Amino acid sequence: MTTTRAQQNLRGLIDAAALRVAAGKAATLVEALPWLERFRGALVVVKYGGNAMVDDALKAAFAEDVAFLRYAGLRPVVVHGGGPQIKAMLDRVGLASEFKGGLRVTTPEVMDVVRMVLTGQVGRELVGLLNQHGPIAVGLSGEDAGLLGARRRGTVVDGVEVDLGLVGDVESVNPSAIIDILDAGRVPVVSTVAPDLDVEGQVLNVNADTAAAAIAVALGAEKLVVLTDVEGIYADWPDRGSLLSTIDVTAAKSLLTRVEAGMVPKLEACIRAVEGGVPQTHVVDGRKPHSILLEIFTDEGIGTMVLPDITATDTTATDLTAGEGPKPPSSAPEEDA
Ligand SMILES: Nc1ncnc2c1ncn2[C@@H]1O[C@H](COP(=O)(O)OP(=O)(O)O)[C@@H](O)[C@H]1O
Ligand SMILES: CC(=O)N[C@@H](CCC(=O)OP(=O)(O)O)C(=O)O
Repeated sequence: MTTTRAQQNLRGLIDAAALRVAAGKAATLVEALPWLERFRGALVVVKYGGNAMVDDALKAAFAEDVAFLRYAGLRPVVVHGGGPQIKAMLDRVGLASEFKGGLRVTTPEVMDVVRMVLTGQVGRELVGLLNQHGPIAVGLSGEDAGLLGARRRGTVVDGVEVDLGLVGDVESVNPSAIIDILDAGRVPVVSTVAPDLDVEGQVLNVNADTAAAAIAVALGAEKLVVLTDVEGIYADWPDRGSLLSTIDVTAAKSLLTRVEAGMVPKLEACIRAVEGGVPQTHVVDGRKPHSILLEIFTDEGIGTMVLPDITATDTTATDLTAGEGPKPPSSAPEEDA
């Protein structure tokens, strides 16, 4: 069968388009190369939770990202929340969901549900999704091998101290169980229920953002990535033009007084992690598929990066203005030591 000139032209156009697509794919892979070199072997704590966790396609993309990190030679640790899932179960069993100062008021009955949902449902589901990419994930909770120890805390609402029931703050982290799992080449998936250091046999409900920060510090992580349901941290919420690209700890502390409920524990977590020696912390949009890969392996990064304060000798420019920008030099590729 002979081909007409029109058919030949069409064939040529299709071939050229296929070449352009292939070149684009290659460019994406090459762009990742310095970041693969920079983060080879790096321990990265990823906090996954909340509303970024309710969509099945997003959950599958999250699992792909974490598996990618593992197969690319990083050492990812997943710390998960599950606020919406806890609420759904409380509704099913007819218990009320009450929050004060961004934290769940936790009666003994609510604590039973929190423990069951986080370790028995959400953690299991994430482990299952990750294990679709090979036998890589192992779930554990703050109760396992003394991973977490917590003490009860209240909160202050309108200047008044409020009791939250069985809610705790992480006081101690024994990361040996996580390190064992990492050393076996696997991915730990941590549920943030923690034994009460003051009452034997009692467990406490710990906010997953703050637990992730404590774990990142104890592990000496190179990065903490907190996924959420907005693009990042806004200087002037809800003004969409005020998205921060980077912010230092001092500015983050002053912003704490101006952000509202859900963002408070995330900002606090970033501050706690940076002050504890984690060099980079990020709040990124978990509604964007593959946001973790975009943050770690692309030159632009995404979301908001919270960094240590600049010292007199630093050359790092910290952009406290709104808007997307390139990653600062502190996160640029470096030679292996
Ligand atoms: N300054 C701010 N920047 C970004 N988000 C903010 C800010 N202040 C308050 N928020 C709110 O915090 C929410 C994120 O917290 P939350 O809903 O608890 O997250 P998640 O469900 O991901 O754990 C955002 O959806 C937004 O409504
Ligand atoms: C004390 C407290 O509020 N604990 C949280 C723990 C789960 C969590 O932090 O989940 P997200 O990350 O999805 O918000 C809760 O009970 O909802």
